[in-house]
Amino acid sequence: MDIKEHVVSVIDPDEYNDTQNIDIPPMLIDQIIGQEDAVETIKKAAKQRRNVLLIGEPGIGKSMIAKAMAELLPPEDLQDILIYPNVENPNNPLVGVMPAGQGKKIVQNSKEQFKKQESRKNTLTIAIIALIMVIGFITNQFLTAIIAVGIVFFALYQIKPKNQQLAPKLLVNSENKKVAPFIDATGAHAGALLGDVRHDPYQSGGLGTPAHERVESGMIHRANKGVLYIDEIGTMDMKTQQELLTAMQEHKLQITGQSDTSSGAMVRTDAVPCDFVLVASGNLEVLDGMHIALRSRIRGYGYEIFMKDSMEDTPENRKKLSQFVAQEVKNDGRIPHFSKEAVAEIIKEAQRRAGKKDTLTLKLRDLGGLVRAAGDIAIEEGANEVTPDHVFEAKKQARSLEQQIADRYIKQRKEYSVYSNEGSKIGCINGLAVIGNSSGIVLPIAAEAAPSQSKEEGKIIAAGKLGDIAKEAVQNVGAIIKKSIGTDISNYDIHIQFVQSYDGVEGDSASVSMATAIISAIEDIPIDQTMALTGSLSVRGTVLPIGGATYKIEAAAESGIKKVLIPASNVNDVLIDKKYVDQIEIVPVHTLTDVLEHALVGPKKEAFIKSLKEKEEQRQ
Ligand SMILES: Nc1ncnc2c1ncn2[C@@H]1O[C@H](COP(=O)(O)OP(=O)(O)OP(=O)(O)O)[C@@H](O)[C@H]1O
Repeated sequence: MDIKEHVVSVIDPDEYNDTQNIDIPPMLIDQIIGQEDAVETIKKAAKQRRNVLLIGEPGIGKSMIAKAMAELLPPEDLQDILIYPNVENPNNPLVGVMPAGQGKKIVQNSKEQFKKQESRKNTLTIAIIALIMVIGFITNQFLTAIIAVGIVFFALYQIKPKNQQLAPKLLVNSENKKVAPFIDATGAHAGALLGDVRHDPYQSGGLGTPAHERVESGMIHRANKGVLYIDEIGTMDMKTQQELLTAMQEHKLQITGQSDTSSGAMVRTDAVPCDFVLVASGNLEVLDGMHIALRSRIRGYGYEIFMKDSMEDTPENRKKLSQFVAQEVKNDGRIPHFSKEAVAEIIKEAQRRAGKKDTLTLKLRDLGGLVRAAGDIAIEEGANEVTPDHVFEAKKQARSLEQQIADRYIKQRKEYSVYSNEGSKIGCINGLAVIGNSSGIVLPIAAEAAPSQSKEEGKIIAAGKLGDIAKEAVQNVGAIIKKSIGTDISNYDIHIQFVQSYDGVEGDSASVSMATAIISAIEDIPIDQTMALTGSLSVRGTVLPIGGATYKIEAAAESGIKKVLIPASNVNDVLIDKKYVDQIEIVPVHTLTDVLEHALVGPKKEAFIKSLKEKEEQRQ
């Protein structure tokens, strides 16, 4: 197998169309890429009006699925909701529900009716005033007449505004809505979610706003007959979750003022309909903060869906990704279309970002970011089509925070020569690590072995910021060294350091590097510094796969390293940028012996490896 060919993705652009010629399905549900199981469940849930809990990584289409579900709900069920004044108990406004479109008419009619009453009253007022004036004129009692007119005018004026405000308030207007509502209530506080009654500073003397006019609908009411979407539901306070649960169970909830100190708290309406389907979402941790009964309600009367973050790399799925590019171009509306070659580049990037062999990433919001960045560069250049060069440039310019940190880190380390990429050194090795999800760094490891000071047993002293897993790896390495080279490291005090480590080093992907550094220190055999390596070590000395192989290799190449050792089982996961292919040699390794054979140099090496192999054979 020629590894050079293998580690670069080749995708034939002729299998794709430019985005101008890719059809985009009209329904949102058909625009969701790669989440077939979730889509099937959502269709079922929409038909039966079931609640749904979507769990998965950010940016894989959770809110998109919720929106798509709203499109599947029947819009003919939509209702208008009116709030009426309650003459007998003004603090308990009444509720009216009617088919969509009728609410507005009712409000208009009653306003007109009140207007007519008012104009009748005005005519009556003028007639009474005229009559009083005439009587005053006839009886020569002008002053009394003027006073009488004043009293009558004031009395009638007092009644007038009240009449006008007795018209019902249109709380939820569904007129002309073609799709069921989708309400995103992520991060909403109690008032916005459950409805509120405004405070009224003028509560007496007929100057105040009537209670029913001050009632404000909540998102749960506006989501009536549609979808209420809440991301990170676990961050919502328990009391609000409890109320939400009540609303879900009853399909209606009274509206009251949410602030205890406001006059709105005195008002409580009759129950207002809120027959919504709840789509809650988040990552797995969100379950910790979720009200137990709310979760149980969803489980009992709905579906829980664990969404995928990658899909199989098949021709069909690649086609779907090309459709995704077309969708993003259309949704953005400001960037030009992608050529088929540029579409192929985006698919390659989806392979790289998946980090596993034969898979494509489904973290499509981030991938959409690359589409937009490439589009913006094309616009800047005045190009009327996005080409692969724009995509390459976008990858360089639109780098994530972690990538920018890694870039700076690599630069600084080069400047200060924290690691070396030439010659050989005893006990020093270039390990590799990832920061964030998609950035590699060279992680120099140094080991020093000195005869044990204590009589009973030597110690492994780990300096630098070693994470728990890495510490455990250091312990395991001792067992392997004893077995493979026969040296009992308990005769030594071994100091090991992750030189200027960026942050806590987690994961045991440095255990092969640590073992090599320690062996080099004990045996006094130098390590090739033009080489870097990554891999996790089993207790039997086998090199096990690690994550982020692609990014680690690229970081090594960026750092001027010439050769990189990776676990053989990771070979298919590697998809490096073409520019690195001739810069670095990639060597797959199976065992610690393989590693040592490549890593160690100098006159003592031959004899050491020979004895290692002999020991291995004896064991078999
Ligand atoms: N499976 C998908 N199919 C098509 N487009 C997708 C998909 N996943 C994400 N996208 C694109 O990414 C955008 C953001 O996705 P969305 O907001 O639905 O993610 P999310 O999972 O809800 O993320 P978060 O949990 O951070 O809110 C979508 O508007 C869409 O353009």
